[in-house]
Amino acid sequence: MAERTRELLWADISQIYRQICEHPFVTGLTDGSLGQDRFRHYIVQDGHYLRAYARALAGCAAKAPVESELMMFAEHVGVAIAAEAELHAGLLAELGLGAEQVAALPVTPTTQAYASYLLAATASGSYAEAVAAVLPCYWIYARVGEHLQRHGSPEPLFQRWIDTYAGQEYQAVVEAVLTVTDRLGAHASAAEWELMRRRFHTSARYEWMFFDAAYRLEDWPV
Ligand SMILES: Cc1ncc(CO)c(N)n1
Repeated sequence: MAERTRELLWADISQIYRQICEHPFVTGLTDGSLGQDRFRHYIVQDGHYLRAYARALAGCAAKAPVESELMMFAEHVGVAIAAEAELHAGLLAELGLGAEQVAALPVTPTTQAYASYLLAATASGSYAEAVAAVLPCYWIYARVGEHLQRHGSPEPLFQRWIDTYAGQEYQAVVEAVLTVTDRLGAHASAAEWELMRRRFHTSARYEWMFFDAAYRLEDWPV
């Protein structure tokens, strides 16, 4: 049963994953057609997102029933804050934005919605629900990273972004979370399993919307 959990969850979002791979933001990373303004929008919003994501992971850590998983999620909080912030600082400097300019750019609607959703799901749900809510962030990026690595990018900045998620280190992090997910799925009641699926599917939708928002240079309409 254990292996089935990840397969069943992925089956629910395989269409969304395909739509992410076909999105002009994502195809633009490898065919070089993605404008720097769109990538800049994405990186700035992702900085905001990652700060909320780290807090959501801290929620998973707090709910973990065993110390190994408490440690794992706590480490990922550090990874999300430190490693990603470093990547972002580097990328943003190259995109011509300083820390102050970045801080002045507000959270846009999709980022706000996705971040709020993750924080609510991880604060109010069970451990299994919380893990299911954060799983698409890990897993979709690992799959998208692998997918894009096969194509490669003519733009060094985009290639650096791809390398982060396609890299062995990130792939191993995702595998560890999938192992936890398989165990949680195998022990979940029918009701909890339905909640896991719903959380997972909703976050996957937000992942597509996040790329789409950057592509549209989304802003508040009023
Ligand atoms: C929106 C989003 N989802 C997932 C990841 C992967 O950590 C990220 N950096 N940003």
